[in-house]
Amino acid sequence: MLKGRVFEHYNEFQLESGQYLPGFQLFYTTWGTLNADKSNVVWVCHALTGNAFVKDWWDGLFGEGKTFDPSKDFIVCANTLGGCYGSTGPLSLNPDSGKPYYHAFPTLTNRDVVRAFDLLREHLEINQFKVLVGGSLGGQQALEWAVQHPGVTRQLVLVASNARQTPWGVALNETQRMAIEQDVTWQLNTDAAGISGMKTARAIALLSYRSYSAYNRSQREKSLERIDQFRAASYQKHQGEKLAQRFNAFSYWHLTKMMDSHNVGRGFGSVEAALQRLKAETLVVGVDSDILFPITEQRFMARSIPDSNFQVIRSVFGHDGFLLETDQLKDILDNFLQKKQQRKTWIPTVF
Ligand SMILES: CC(=O)SCCNC(=O)CCNC(=O)[C@H](O)C(C)(C)COP(=O)(O)OP(=O)(O)OC[C@H]1O[C@@H](n2cnc3c(N)ncnc32)[C@H](O)[C@@H]1OP(=O)(O)O
Ligand SMILES: N[C@@H](CCO)C(=O)O
Repeated sequence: MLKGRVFEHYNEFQLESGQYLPGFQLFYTTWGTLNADKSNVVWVCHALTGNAFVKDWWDGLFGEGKTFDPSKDFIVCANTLGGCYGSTGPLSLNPDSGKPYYHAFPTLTNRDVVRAFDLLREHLEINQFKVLVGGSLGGQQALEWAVQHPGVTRQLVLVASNARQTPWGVALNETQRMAIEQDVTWQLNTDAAGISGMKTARAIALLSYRSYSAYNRSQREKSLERIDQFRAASYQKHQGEKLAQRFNAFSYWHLTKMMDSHNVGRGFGSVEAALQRLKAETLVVGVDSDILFPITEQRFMARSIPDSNFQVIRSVFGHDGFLLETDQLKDILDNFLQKKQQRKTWIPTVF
């Protein structure tokens, strides 16, 4: 049975930025039963707007008879710090002031988040995961965790992710935050501050999550006569509205900042040196049409990680292919986890 729980950390939690959280909570789910020698743990890190309910967004991979099977595996997923699905985030009460943090929420990095996750791991008395898996921001966190604690997992799966945020990624995120800043409500201390700006931010982000071909496929006009009210326009608006129903601009702001500061090489002299620390057998997966995290990024990781394997999902969906192409991803994962595939399968880059 899937269970949701809250882990409370009552002590001051120092952050890379020099700021601190007076304490924090992590909302997490467990699914399945931890076996006697605790060797069946699958820990999942979610993407930017994801949550701890893996079946909400990776249904094709999790469940009875699927790649990660709760009848055999003990599946754990925690909502990221800074998020808005039960873990401490900008709308949480600041114990120092008794009010929500809002604009006073501190800057978080992926390194801070995985330190928090690691405290939860210790609390659960788990020494080592069978598999640590994450996509996009979740892949960044999984990688950061494995760099900081090379023994934390036996196998590591990084999907549509990277080792260091690129200038392109920062520029896309900054443009989205500019949209939030343009919202006149953004400076308010209310839950809904900046929400119109966040709708625009999501619409901008969608352009980097999908592709020219994906829009052609799903939003092409059927009428030759139309001169306004285009399908692609209402799609952009719908996507913004949809996110506004389930997210807030403060978390969006902080999680995009977290992504921007991602750099596993910090403190190790180089990104390559950090990746060389990895001990886990690693699978790196990219999506061939991803313009946000192009497959050159995953190829670089696979080349630098000692025991690594590289596979590509063929898709028109772009970055979001990692969530939408679960049949392909399932095959890739099953082959890797069952050790059937050839080692080091290099696909020539098209970028
Ligand atoms: C409570 C929760 O929802 S938790 C979900 C947690 N979320 C995550 O983990 C984030 C990861 N998930 C995602 O990013 C997304 O859900 C994805 C990528 C998996 C799928 O994206 P979707 O937006 O569902 O797919 P798609 O791009 O096909 O869009 C379909 C939606 O657009 C609507 N749509 C399509 N074309 C148009 C159009 N021309 N005009 C208006 N709306 C349109 C569809 O009606 C549908 O709306 P609905 O989702 O409200 O039913
Ligand atoms: N669709 C993903 C994009 C970021 O990977 C999300 O909303 O989290």
